Amino acid sequence: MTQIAEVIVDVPTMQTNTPYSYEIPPALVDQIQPGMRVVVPFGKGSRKVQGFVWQVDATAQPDPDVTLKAIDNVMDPAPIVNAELLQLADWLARTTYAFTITCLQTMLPNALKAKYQKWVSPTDQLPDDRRTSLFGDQKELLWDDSLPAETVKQLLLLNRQHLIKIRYEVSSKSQVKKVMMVKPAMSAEELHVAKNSLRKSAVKQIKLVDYLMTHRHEIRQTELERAITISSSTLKTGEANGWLSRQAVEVYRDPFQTAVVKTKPLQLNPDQTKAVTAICAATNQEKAETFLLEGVTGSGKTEVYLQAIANALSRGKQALMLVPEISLTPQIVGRVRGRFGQQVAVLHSGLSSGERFDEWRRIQRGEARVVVGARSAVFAPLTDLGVIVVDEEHESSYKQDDNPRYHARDVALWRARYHHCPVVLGSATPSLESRARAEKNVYTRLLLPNRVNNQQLPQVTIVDMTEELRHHKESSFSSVLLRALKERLERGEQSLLMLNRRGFSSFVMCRDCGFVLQCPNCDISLTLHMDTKTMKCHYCGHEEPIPHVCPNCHGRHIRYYGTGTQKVEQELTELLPDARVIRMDVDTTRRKGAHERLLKQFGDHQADILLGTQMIAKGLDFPDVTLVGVLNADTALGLPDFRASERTFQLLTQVSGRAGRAEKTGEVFIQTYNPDHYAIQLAKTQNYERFFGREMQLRHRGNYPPYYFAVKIMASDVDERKAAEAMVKIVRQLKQVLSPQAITLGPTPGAIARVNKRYYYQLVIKYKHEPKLDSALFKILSQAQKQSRSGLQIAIDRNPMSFM
Ligand SMILES: Nc1ncnc2c1ncn2[C@@H]1O[C@H](COP(=O)(O)OP(=O)(O)OP(=O)(O)O)[C@@H](O)[C@H]1O
Ligand SMILES: [Zn+2]
Ligand SMILES: [Zn+2]
Repeated sequence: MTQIAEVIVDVPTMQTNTPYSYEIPPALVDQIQPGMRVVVPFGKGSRKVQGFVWQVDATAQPDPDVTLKAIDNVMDPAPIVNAELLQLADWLARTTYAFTITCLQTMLPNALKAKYQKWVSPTDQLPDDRRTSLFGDQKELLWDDSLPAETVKQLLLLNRQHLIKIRYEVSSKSQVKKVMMVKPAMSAEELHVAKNSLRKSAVKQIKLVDYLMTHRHEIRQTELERAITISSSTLKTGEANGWLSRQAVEVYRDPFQTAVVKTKPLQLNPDQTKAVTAICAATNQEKAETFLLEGVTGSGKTEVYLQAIANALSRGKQALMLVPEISLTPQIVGRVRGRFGQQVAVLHSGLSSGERFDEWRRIQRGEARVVVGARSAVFAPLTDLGVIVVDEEHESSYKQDDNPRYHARDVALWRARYHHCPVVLGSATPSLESRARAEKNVYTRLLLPNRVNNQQLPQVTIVDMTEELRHHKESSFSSVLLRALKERLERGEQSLLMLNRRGFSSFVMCRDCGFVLQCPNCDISLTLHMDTKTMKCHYCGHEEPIPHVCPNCHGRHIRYYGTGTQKVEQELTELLPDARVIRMDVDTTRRKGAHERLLKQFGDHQADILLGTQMIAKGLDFPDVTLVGVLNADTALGLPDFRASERTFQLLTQVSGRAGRAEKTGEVFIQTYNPDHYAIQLAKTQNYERFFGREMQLRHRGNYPPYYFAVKIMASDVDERKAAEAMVKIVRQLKQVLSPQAITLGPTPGAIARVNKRYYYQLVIKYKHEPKLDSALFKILSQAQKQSRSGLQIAIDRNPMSFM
């Protein structure tokens, strides 16, 4: 009887997307479990690759005609992917058109990703002079990126002539942080004897023995060295003499830089109580129910999450809370840690790879029972989930825009079904998809219609900037907004100013009349392409020159739209020289911890105005902010995408919600060139339900999601013609399997036609029910794989966030 392991190998191609069988060698029998990483020989020349054990068959009857290769080595003492996550990887691969190996690697912290080293050694046939010139007196040479091109060329040639050998070594980058601990190894009496035998001049050694006689507990080596100013060589002498023992002890890196204030559960208002009760009931009955928690800004959604989590913990279960790009919301993390303390682990991109790895291990070992994190935290290895929260569920950052192109919300729903626990999708402005599902009772809708303590929503004023420009010289600030800012300065209250940078410079607009160039065939605006100096439609391919005169008012103030935060800051210091301004954008927040620092400064009243990009729109809860100004509401509206209005409405509602959250009432000014646009008008009243109704009508008329499903196919190549041809071929192939009800848009050039010297072409298919589509797409992927050597790449995005 032989034991056989099915292994997913780290060779991302369609052909290797199913497990390969390997024999488990006698030494490893009964040791290998699914979810462990192994090193296996693969392909010609049996190079060594890493793989994940998918399944183990302990009583296999192998085919005597087939000789199986054997597993080389095991990389993990225990599985690093549990049974649930193996299943999840399989599901992800099938639904996102990704390789299973890519899905498995996506779930793990970077530190656990495989690293390969290539080692080269001479054969006996290699002439001596070549051996010396290449290898010197070394037996092996590491073949990595640092080798000069000339050497690589030589090595390739020698390899073809079989004059050198190549060995692959698989190693893992995982780095457990260890510190050296020191403790006395002799009794005080023994040390006393030892001291007497030392020479008087051995001052350092005497110091050390004295210390060890009086301090009998374990201490960090570095601390001890500092305390009595001795060096590590003295400690080594001490160890050699048997005075002390040293031991490397594993420690966790601490990703939290700031201390938190402990908080207690708040007394819930009736709406919150209703929501918490419903969620807790689902947790307690182990029911995979999905709740849509629709609550206006400042309605206390976070408190609902916290109490639902507390209930899960009290039942001995665990909780997962997703927040969009966590570095944007240090305040929320602080609130979760304030409630649950040490039990909380945080996973987000702002952590170093070592910190992430440590947080991940704390979760895997069951030491952290609450996980807060951004998108990829949805894969946290929690084993007994009682509730999953997706805060700001409409956020597009939950969708990964690289393989595997998964949506964290979908993964959360999958895991909830696996664990039989509820999911809470929370937002003041739910995605149309989620709200539509609540309409059909697929999700349970929970409402928080009022702000906490019935505080009023802020008063929103729409400022027509075309009107403003007629009376004043060009400025980023309307006179009403400037007046409001001055008032806040006089009263010692704070203001937020948001500059919308989405779609920066990607379209042109007339500064006189607000006209944005539209496609004659589609209900969508044209995109500026600087490489070809033309305006293009991404849906039908229409193209025309960049206008120099406005086609609408014949004015000459056509602009590439967009102003930078830096420029606005400068303007602000000229207009309001006394105002203290904090600027928050990609430039000022690049350094680690900069976000937290700037927000803390603002919270401590070290500034009057916080000026920033979209990153200030979400999650902030500052009681003294009574004014919010949006400098340019239109940039997102100009984008040629079916979600443009939805995004604009969401952003304006979110940012407006930052004003007047405590006792003082808030005021909001939205500057726009499209004052009559429904997304802006409805953001004024913060009427999500009316927006939902209106937008659903438009989506229905245009056959857009959520009425239709969509899939986007992208082809890219350094040769533009090849990318285009591949796309045409794909369209032909798909037309054979698609029903007449499916709608295809394209092929058209990608939104950015050339990225990294590659040309992009794309195709969008809108459909309702196409049973043959999936298998056709997998076939296309697998064909493309065979051509990938030529440079052609195909990517498939199911339910894309945009059609651009
Ligand atoms: N039941 C309550 N009693 C008193 N204060 C509360 C209660 N619930 C929440 N709060 C407070 O009200 C404020 C707003 O709540 P919270 O930030 O949770 O709202 P939110 O709905 O998550 O807001 P947003 O969507 O705007 O980020 C917070 O300062 C919170 O501490
Ligand atoms: Zn068009
Ligand atoms: Zn005009």
